[in-house]
Amino acid sequence: MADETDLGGCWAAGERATATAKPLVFVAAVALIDTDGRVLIAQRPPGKSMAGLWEFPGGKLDAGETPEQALVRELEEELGIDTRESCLAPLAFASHSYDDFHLLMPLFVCRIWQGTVTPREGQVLKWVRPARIGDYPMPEADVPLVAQLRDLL
Ligand SMILES: Nc1nc2c([nH]c(=O)n2[C@H]2C[C@H](O)[C@@H](COP(=O)(O)OP(=O)(O)OP(=O)(O)O)O2)c(=O)[nH]1
Repeated sequence: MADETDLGGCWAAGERATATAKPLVFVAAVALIDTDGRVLIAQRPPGKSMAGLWEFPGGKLDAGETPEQALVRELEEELGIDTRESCLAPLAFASHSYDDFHLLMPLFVCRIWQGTVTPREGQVLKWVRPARIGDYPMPEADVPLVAQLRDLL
């Protein structure tokens, strides 16, 4: 058995997992990448939880939906673009406990869609270079995802 001091940062940072009463919330998110290699992020509007933070497009899964189906739907509703499940490549996922819920969120990458990205819900959108995403404050769950996205791009 390893000595506690040999186990590294992840051991020191945590406690043994125990079940909690927090609801598990399934959200699907996507990094849209344009032909210049820039990534689309959207600012959460005033009045919503985590208002002002920047996030990847996406949203909660409806009952019976797969993450891919939810994203095809959300991209049409939120951004007015059309894509296909086969154009969504899984990259990573977040499993993150917020105060009042636990978020399980796969992040996909999408480079192919039809139509022009349009903020259909009044949200502020930005195309950002991977090296600059860190300039935009994002929800806690997104921090490790951004690092993995930067490695990919
Ligand atoms: N779309 C998206 N949601 C994210 C990201 N990171 C993150 O923690 N979330 C959280 C914020 C929300 O609590 C939830 C997404 O919910 P939603 O987009 O369907 O609905 P909402 O904003 O009305 O959510 P809420 O106010 O009910 O919390 O996931 C992200 O990068 N993209």
